[in-house]
Amino acid sequence: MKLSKLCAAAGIACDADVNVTGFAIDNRKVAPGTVFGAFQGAQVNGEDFIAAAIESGAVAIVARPEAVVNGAIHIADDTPRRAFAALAARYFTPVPQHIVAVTGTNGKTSTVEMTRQIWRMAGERAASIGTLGVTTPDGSVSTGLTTPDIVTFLSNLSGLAREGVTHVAFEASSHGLSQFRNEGVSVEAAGFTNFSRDHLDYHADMEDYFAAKMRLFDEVVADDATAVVWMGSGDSGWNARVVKHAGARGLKIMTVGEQGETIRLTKREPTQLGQSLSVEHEGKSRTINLPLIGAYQVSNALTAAGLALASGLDAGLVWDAVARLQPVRGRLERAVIAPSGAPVYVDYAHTADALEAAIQALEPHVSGRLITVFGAGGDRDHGKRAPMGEAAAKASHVVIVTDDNPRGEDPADIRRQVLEGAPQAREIGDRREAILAAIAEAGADDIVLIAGKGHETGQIIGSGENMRVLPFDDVEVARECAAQIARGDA
Ligand SMILES: CC(=O)N[C@H]1[C@@H](OP(=O)(O)OP(=O)(O)OC[C@H]2O[C@@H](n3ccc(=O)[nH]c3=O)[C@H](O)[C@@H]2O)O[C@H](CO)[C@@H](O)[C@@H]1O[C@H](C)C(=O)N[C@@H](C)C(=O)N[C@H](CCC(=O)O)C(=O)O
Ligand SMILES: Nc1ncnc2c1ncn2[C@@H]1O[C@H](COP(=O)(O)OP(=O)(O)OP(=O)(O)O)[C@@H](O)[C@H]1O
Ligand SMILES: N[C@H](CCC[C@H](N)C(=O)O)C(=O)O
Ligand SMILES: [Mg+2]
Repeated sequence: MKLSKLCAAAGIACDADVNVTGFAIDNRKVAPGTVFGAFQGAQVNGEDFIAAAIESGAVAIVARPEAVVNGAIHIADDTPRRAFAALAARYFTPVPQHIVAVTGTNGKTSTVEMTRQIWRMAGERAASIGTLGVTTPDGSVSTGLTTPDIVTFLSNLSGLAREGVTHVAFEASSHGLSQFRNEGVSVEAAGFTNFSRDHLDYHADMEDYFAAKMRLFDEVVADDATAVVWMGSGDSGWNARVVKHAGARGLKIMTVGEQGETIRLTKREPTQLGQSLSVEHEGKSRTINLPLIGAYQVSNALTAAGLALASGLDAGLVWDAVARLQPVRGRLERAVIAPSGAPVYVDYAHTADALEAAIQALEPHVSGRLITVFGAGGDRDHGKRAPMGEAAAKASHVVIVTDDNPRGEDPADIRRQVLEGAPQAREIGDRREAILAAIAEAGADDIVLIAGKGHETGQIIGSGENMRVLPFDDVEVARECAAQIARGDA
């Protein structure tokens, strides 16, 4: 494809013309005919690899005006990530007709996965892109990140369209939004789940973190898109601010929740298998039996319903599908029943807010004690560690602080910071031993919650060249520990 055509379509000036065979943001992936995006990153400056990219055959370089480019076309832009995305989006076409996005601190993966399930049950060929990878009607492939890089994202979308996928829901992380990793496609609806502390290692403060998320509504979605905003009973003012952003952009607004105007949740009662919901939508009142436990899963399921409705799906099909939603991997997943009879749940809670939500979900089902095992990730926001300890200690009877992906940090340091918020907690660094101790201790009326890793299948130790990923799956380990206790081997 001709560069001049891509530039014209993207409204970008190019002063020469060549044939383009692909796009790359890593010089090691450049082949002859590639357009290379040279960006300043958190670790290194991509501009340092421009010469190497040209050596490998790059025909054009998208970079800041001050970058040095000799031997290829310099497409100069003050925000090169944005310009690169605009060009690449013209190359990777066509993409699926219906694309929706979800942002928020917690609940993105659950919501995109539930949106995918609703579309699928309504007979559409649907996929999701996020922390669980790319999930299609035929299976799932990991991308390693919640929001893949722009080239992977766009090429995945066009690949999905080639496979006949018409509906895609993707997770827009704040890192992804601030690095322009999801741009250039027409997003017809965007969901917002909630907002609380996370990632303050990357964002300067909560306002900066929120501003990154607001790019989704301010810039990324289509002009006639719908904003689907969760409005719960106890929400902080952030969700109302999202409605303001959407209003200022002139988007259609769909509010969902106890305080929602479009989809109003009027009752939620736990049942044996899940929860019975009373929901008002378009003047009709419906009772829906959601086969999942926990208030947080209701928020995500109803936000997903809103996104499916915004994509044009018939309301009857949407509500029927909500009543058939399947659990999302690693989100309040019941891993095993301990020999004592205590159920053991695995959940991906890795913020204070999420721990609170996961514990609240289990509370109505505990007649004895709630035993919580968790840790905090290394080389990530330090300031969330003590609040996570506090959240766990506040509502659990027994807390065991353990390791969760220490990465480049000393795991004992991380545990110490978590323990500042939970001084009464027990400390067992080895995650398997911690899980074994929790399950061994649980009596028939107790529940064990293993939080932080959810669907993850490895423990990340070390960083840079010393990084290793040791196989570790909370669900599997919980089952093995239960078996070990049953054998009398613990
Ligand atoms: C902090 C962060 O977001 N980093 C991501 C980001 O890196 P960066 O743009 O800062 O890149 P960099 O490593 O400094 O390099 C700068 C540029 O030079 C290029 N380069 C680099 C080396 C080289 O030899 N040649 C070369 O061309 C790089 O491709 C890059 O374009 O872009 C890279 C390419 O896409 C990602 O691999 C990298 O993810 C790192 C590994 C990471 O751990 N990211 C996490 C924190 C993350 O993104 N998480 C979010 C949120 C999770 C959630 O809450 O759900 C996610 O969306 O997954
Ligand atoms: N709507 C919600 N409100 C509060 N907590 C939630 C909500 N949804 C999920 N959680 C908590 O957050 C955890 C992670 O959920 P999920 O994976 O859906 O979020 P995410 O936003 O994709 O996370 P990440 O930022 O890691 O990609 C869950 O296991 C649960 O503990
Ligand atoms: N067990 C994980 C959860 C990480 C969630 C991820 N989305 C992030 O914060 O980047 C950790 O802290 O390592
Ligand atoms: Mg996620």
